[in-house]
Amino acid sequence: MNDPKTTRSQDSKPPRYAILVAGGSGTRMGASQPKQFLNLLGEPVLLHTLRRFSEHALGIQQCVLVLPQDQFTTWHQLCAQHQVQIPHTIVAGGATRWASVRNGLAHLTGQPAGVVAVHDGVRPLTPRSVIEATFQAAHNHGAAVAAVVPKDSVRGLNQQGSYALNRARLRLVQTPQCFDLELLQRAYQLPELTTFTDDASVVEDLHPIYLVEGDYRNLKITTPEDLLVAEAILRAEQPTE
Ligand SMILES: Nc1ccn([C@@H]2O[C@H](COP(=O)(O)OP(=O)(O)OP(=O)(O)O)[C@@H](O)[C@H]2O)c(=O)n1
Ligand SMILES: C[C@](O)(CO)[C@H](O)COP(=O)(O)O
Repeated sequence: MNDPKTTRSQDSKPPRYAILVAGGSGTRMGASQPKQFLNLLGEPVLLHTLRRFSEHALGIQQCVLVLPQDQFTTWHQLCAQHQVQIPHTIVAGGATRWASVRNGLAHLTGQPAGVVAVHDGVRPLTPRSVIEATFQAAHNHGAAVAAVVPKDSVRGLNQQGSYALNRARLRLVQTPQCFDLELLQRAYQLPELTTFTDDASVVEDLHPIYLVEGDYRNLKITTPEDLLVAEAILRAEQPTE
């Protein structure tokens, strides 16, 4: 029989929180404004992302949006222009993604125990099923991240040149990355390391990371061609008349 102390009920849904990090400057995109504000089929990238997380069925109680301090006005203007009614709180980002997540997390201090999703503001196409599955897995296992199997062959680099890696043993990590709130708060009290690339790398010394099936459409807008692909995916999702 399951030990009730270590196995959580699959039925009960704890409070859910989301931190959407959009505090970066988008260097690799090379645009005149940060990529989270670029137009994607008529709306800013970040608004698409916010909409996905505001879907009623997900039941997210509080959504924290992390933005560069000098872009608050831009976001307010975009919200007015697009008549955004979705409740959210804006928090200033930091010099690195880690610092931006930490700032977002500070805003959740004192909230009731629950599960928090950290998601890149520049992943505007995440299917609801992936968000839901990652929240559920974090509820059951404490820490869960979305990931996909690499489609290309992968090689590692060494002093002699390069060598083949077994891609069956590799995963490409996406967001959302969901955690027990108290666990993520504890992890973000530790010092920042240069090896951190995501939240799973911040948490993994404290707790094992459970992998959830991600989605190839869940792309991160990083370089200009990503916008073209995102536009094509969004068009395909729209109902035909
Ligand atoms: N100081 C930072 C850096 C990144 N991010 C966010 O983390 C996500 C993933 O980062 P990335 O794609 O690298 O965004 P940028 O840092 O903006 O891009 P680049 O590395 O090309 O400058 C993005 O939503 C970005 O806005 C953040 O909140 N704060
Ligand atoms: C968090 C992330 O999107 C997972 O794939 C990724 O690590 C962000 O990396 P970046 O260097 O900030 O693009």
